[in-house]
Amino acid sequence: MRDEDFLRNKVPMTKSEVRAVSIDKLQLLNKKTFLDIGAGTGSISIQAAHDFPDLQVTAIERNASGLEIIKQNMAKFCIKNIDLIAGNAPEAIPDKIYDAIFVGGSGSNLESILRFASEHLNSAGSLVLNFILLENALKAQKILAELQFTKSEIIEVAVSQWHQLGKGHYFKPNNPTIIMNAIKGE
Ligand SMILES: C[S@@+](CC[C@H](N)C(=O)[O-])C[C@H]1O[C@@H](n2cnc3c(N)ncnc32)[C@H](O)[C@@H]1O
Repeated sequence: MRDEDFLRNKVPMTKSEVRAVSIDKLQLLNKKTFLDIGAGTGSISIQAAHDFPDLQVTAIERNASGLEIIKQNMAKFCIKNIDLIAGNAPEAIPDKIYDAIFVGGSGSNLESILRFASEHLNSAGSLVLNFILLENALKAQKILAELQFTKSEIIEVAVSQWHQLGKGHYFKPNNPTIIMNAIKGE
């Protein structure tokens, strides 16, 4: 799905290249349930729901303008398999087991969200997180080790866009994104 097709209205959005890698690491094939925490514009939820039509997606967002944009994007892309929850994570997240969990935003609740994920992720499920700040990634890595996530992979995705400058061209860099991927078990 193309970034320019999503309505945004200044709500922060996960860009297509980061979305592609994050969704790949969620390993959604044959999964039944997926939770997207801090859904923003809904781009991760909508792409996952679109690419895996049998997947039931739960998207949670606390920001009113984000919620409005997610509703508009769901209507624009004719997406029906998303339950949109308005509220603060983790308190407002429906209490059930999820096959995959994505954390795109956590505010000051990173630790409680990771504890929720640890208790509500299927034992064979994938947890994927995006960070801009190194400090938040380091904090998450420490908490995930305490919560007995046995394997975690951390990568940085740095994408640069082709831009014209005068008569020439250059690659204008986007902010790099840290993608963390953690599982329990083997
Ligand atoms: C970087 S944006 C996520 C972008 C999103 N993945 C997308 O593709 O549009 C982070 C979002 O997390 C939301 N957020 C942060 N902490 C939250 C929390 N504790 N509960 C619910 N939403 C939260 C913010 O309001 C913001 O919209």
